[in-house]
Amino acid sequence: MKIAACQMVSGPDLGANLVAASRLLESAVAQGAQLAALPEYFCLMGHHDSDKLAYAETLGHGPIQAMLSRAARELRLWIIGGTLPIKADTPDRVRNTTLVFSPSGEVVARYDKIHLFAYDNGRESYDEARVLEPGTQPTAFDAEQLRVGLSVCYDLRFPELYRAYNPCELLAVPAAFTYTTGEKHWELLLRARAVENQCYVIAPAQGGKHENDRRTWGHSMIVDPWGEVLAVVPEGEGVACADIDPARLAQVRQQLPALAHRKL
Ligand SMILES: NC(=O)CC(=O)C(=O)O
Repeated sequence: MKIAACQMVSGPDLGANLVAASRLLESAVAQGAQLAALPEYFCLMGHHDSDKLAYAETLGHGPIQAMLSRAARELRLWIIGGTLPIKADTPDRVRNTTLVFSPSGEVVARYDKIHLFAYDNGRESYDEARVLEPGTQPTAFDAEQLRVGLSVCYDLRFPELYRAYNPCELLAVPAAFTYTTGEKHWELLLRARAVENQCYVIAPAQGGKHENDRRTWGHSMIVDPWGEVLAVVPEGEGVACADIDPARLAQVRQQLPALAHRKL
């Protein structure tokens, strides 16, 4: 199966972000992809935390989910829908949610970001807990022959989440890594997750300077189970495509049976 990681530089205009996402999904299909993934917050990189509340949807309703469902159906594509804000049970809180759409446009999986990002170096600061409610459930789904484990951005720093997905063929990490942290840690962590779980990794990211003055690292990539980067988009909008090769997966696991040697 050919897979595609779509990189975006989303802004505060929901309509413009949805148009950009549709364009990238079409481009992925034109390059032969059967599964495409969008970045975290693909639909909105707002000026304020509260923007997430304003655009939050309830499950099964709203323009963001309608666009993803229509694109999946019309393009006959598996879509890992980055993340969108879904209303939480707690008032004034949202979940940062990945919805997965099958080629018939149905939602087949939902994953809510479990680990909430916080960072403060004196110049930049983030605290997702101000508006997000964390998820609690690791979630995987099957796309044809592929078992895919879901995660979002900061989750990448917590290897125990990915162990819960073993065995699977693909790990998905839609992200909006900051430029500062991404420059040092993004590729290192993605390749580590691929090597230790002997899986492909698809990591679609935000990458560039956003209207809200945030700068994200980008480098959306696809990594193979030996830790090789198969495709990358360094900065700006674009699509990284690569094939999932079952023979390569089997070869890596047979030559170095580390998964079979796990003791804990
Ligand atoms: N933005 C995030 O959720 C995570 C991030 O930038 C990091 O872990 O670094």
